[in-house]
Amino acid sequence: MSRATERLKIVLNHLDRSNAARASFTSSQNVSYHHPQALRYTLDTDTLSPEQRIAYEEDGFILIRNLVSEEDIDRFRAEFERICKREVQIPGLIVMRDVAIAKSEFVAEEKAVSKLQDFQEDPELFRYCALPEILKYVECFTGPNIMAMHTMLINKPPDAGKKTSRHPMHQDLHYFPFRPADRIVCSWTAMEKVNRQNGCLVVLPGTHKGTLLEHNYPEWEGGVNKMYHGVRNYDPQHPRVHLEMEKGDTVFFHPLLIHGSGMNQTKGFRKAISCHYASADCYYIDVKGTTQENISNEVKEIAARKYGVDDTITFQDTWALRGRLVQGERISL
Ligand SMILES: CCCCCCCCCC(=O)SCCNC(=O)CCNC(=O)[C@H](O)C(C)(C)COP(=O)(O)OP(=O)(O)OC[C@H]1O[C@@H](n2cnc3c(N)ncnc32)[C@H](O)[C@@H]1OP(=O)(O)O
Ligand SMILES: Nc1ncnc2c1ncn2[C@@H]1O[C@H](COP(=O)(O)OP(=O)(O)OP(=O)(O)O)[C@@H](O)[C@H]1O
Ligand SMILES: O=C(O)CCC(=O)C(=O)O
Ligand SMILES: [Fe+2]
Ligand SMILES: [Mg+2]
Repeated sequence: MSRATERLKIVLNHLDRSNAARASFTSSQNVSYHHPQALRYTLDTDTLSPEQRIAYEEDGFILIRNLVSEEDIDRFRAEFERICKREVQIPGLIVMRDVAIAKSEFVAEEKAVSKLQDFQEDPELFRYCALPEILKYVECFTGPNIMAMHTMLINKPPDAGKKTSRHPMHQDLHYFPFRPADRIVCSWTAMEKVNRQNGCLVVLPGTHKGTLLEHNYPEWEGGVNKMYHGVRNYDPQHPRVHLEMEKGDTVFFHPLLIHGSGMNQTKGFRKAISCHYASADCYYIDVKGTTQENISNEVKEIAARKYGVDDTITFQDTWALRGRLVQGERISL
């Protein structure tokens, strides 16, 4: 066991005892538990076991098996199909096609969809973001006031032969003009078996302890999807973990964790549904002069087209417009 793990165990052990002691003599008061620096990424709720807290502190992600029911996932899938067939129109929804497919001519409409973004106005899909079994975990990272900031259903297509189905290694925080990072978390649920063949998530454990790195388009011969920025430099020797998951398995991960996904080498579309949550008392930051300026400009450009407004809309506005409260009170986001 590493020294850092040892230290976390000691602190957790102490915290369990001191919280139990305080709870026993101040049970009628509103007790606010202390959060020692050693446990900077997780909060003290009853959901995570000490081992699970240590794992997230050290790795920056935690995989919970069999969290979302088959029935719910089948409903999300049915709604996805209705959207692809244009049986429903959802305000604000972005339907994205893979760059290799968007630029070719002979693909049926439903087959071309690689990703839905911003489904917050679709009551059926948005149910995912408010599932109690998901929020119970989210609260361990965000605290009790929770905003669903970004929603996606990813339908990774069979690779068209140009490797454009890959998602380059990145940190999700690159896209977010709000902080603190430690009070943001992504939940990502497999809608079917995901493995190395169909392009599962790949993570670099522990990279959430680093800083936000510079991102831009990778120099891939076959092309890169719009806004799929990658970390410019990361240590290629860093251990990687392929997250193979079954339908309903859910991974929660920190927005600084470096991750991506491989090529889909199967004939099926690999489906996952995800939401980025943030504590409602996170605050917006100005990204001018930072490494996030490049993505900010791209997002503003697309937003100006999408909402039919001029460039007075800020990067922060685009997030305030999409964010929805899912638990507690809406505060500053
Ligand atoms: C705000 C992002 C927040 C993410 C936060 C969490 C971390 C997530 C990490 C990511 O997922 S990053 C990727 C996020 N990607 C996006 O948000 C992109 C969303 N997609 C879109 O906005 C539209 O799909 C897009 C502007 C790319 C295309 O719009 P349309 O569907 O109206 O496309 P249209 O058919 O009119 O084609 C317009 C042009 O876009 C091109 N195009 C279409 N799909 C493309 C694609 N996938 N990649 C690159 N270019 C694409 C298309 O070929 C054409 O090029 P030309 O003008 O040269 O003819
Ligand atoms: N040549 C490359 N250059 C940069 N990034 C890459 C390259 N190949 C894969 N990646 C990225 O690495 C991550 C996945 O790694 P992985 O090695 O699993 O993918 P893969 O090479 O497509 O599949 P596999 O190695 O399982 O056959 C993805 O984020 C992918 O985009
Ligand atoms: O391939 C995937 O499903 C992961 C995509 C991803 O990391 C993202 O959209 O931020
Ligand atoms: Fe991501
Ligand atoms: Mg590889």
